[in-house]
Amino acid sequence: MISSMEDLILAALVVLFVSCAIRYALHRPSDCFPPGPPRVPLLGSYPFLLALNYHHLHRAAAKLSERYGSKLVGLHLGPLPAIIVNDHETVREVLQRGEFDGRPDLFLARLRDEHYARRGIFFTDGDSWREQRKFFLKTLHEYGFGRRNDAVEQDLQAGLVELIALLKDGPQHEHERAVVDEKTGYALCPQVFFALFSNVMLRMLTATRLEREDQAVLFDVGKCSLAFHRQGDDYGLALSYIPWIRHLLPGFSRYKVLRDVNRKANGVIRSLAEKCEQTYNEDDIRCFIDAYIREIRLNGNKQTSGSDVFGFEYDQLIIGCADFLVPAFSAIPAKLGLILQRLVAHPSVVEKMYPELEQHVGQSRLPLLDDRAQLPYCEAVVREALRIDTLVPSGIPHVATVDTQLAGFHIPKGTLVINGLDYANHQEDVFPEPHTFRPERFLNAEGKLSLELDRSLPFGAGKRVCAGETFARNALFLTVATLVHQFTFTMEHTPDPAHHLTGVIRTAPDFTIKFSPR
Ligand code: HEM
Repeated sequence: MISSMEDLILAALVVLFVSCAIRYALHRPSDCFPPGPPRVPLLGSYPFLLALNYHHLHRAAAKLSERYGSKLVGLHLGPLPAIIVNDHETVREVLQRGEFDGRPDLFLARLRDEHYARRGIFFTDGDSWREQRKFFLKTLHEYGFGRRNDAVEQDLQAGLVELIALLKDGPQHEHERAVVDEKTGYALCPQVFFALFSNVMLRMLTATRLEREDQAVLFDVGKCSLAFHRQGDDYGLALSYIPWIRHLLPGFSRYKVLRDVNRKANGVIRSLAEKCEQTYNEDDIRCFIDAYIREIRLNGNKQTSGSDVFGFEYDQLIIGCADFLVPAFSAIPAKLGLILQRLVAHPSVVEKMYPELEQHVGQSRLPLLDDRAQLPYCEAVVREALRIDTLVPSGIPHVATVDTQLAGFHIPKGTLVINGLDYANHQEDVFPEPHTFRPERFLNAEGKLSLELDRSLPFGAGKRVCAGETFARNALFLTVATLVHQFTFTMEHTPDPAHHLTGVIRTAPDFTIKFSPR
């Protein structure tokens, strides 16, 4: 009798446990939440994404869209509700609507800061984000960032002249020997471009440009920056959602390497800021950092409202500068690597670019940004490369700041919103034959570049659009045009986009390429 009672209680407990587990797994954050996979404790739906495509979570998300027959997939990343938007029009809508301008509080972002605080622009929101973004962009603009500016263009040109000399005449310094093989002339990509764009950014931030012999530090920080970009994943790693995993598994969770590379890069930025401070003169504001120091001295005690309350202060300056230096160190070089691989795989494209350059630029000088209007095919090549190998496949996560509706679904406040930029840039009804590299798709019947035809979203859009879009587009155009004007390219193996790596950004695995002078 007793034993059958015990069996009954046990059976009831098992039923209760199983029904709780099922309810937990199938929980939806709202009555009308987009369909998607179940969740498990702690990790949310991460294991299902990893099982579908361990290395490329945006491709796993595309499979989920197919499986659930829905352009919006609803799931959990760790404990947080999230939606992934896999539709061009809806991504555009999200990017334009202010209620999706929030950023989630990710540990991946916090570990960039010495005190694990949310600082800078990339990963903050609310008043602090608005205030810092406005100050950075307005002030950097005065030093030539984000617009046509002779000094910035001359810096870029000077860097390109140095790069051409390095590739034609060979390395002269130890740090150059690490990226260009003296005997074979093969260059390591994307590392060979580490100094090119960061040096331009450095002048705007610190009023200093480093000469070739002093550029070792740029190659060192470039390595850290690339490691940060490669170590993440589309959605910020499980480490972002269950940060305590770092205490159990510091290596596997990637905490250690991410913390180390950020500390190293921030240390260099801090020493640059200290140098500016030592020679600071309020009657001679030489650069962005001087202007920020002035702001700290004038308004440093005013704090912004929000969860992390800082206003203008030194640590904010460091992370803010990192927000602009890290992409210059490694996002543009990584993109350049992807473009060069496309050019090697499509020699017929280079055969069309060169005559255009020969006709409009000639042999006596290098291409300039002023030539851009006369070089529509070259411009279309860069645009098509930005579309086809979308650098940030899932954008940077947004967050809904209020309860709202999207595409007929109810999205509760606090839901992460992941924009499937790679998905949108390969949507067949917007870009026919989306996986074919075809720059002509952006040219009209007269062979002119048509911006209306370019509906791609490599930089996002709206209020959170990439703060470096104009700088990156100018830098990529000038560099690609100059390299095609000066060199032909060969690689030992035909590059294959299937080998790309997905981290915070897409990169090609390190590769070597030979630049042969024309
Ligand atoms: C080919 C190069 C680049 C691409 C494709 C790219 C793409 C992106 C994307 C997709 C975002 C997220 C937009 C969103 O949240 O919806 C972003 C944000 C951002 N980018 Fe870029 N980026 C590039 C280069 C740069 C450069 C060179 C800089 C600075 C020098 C830069 C600075 C930023 C900043 C500060 C943000 C955060 C904006 C905010 O949250 O308000 N990016 N970028």
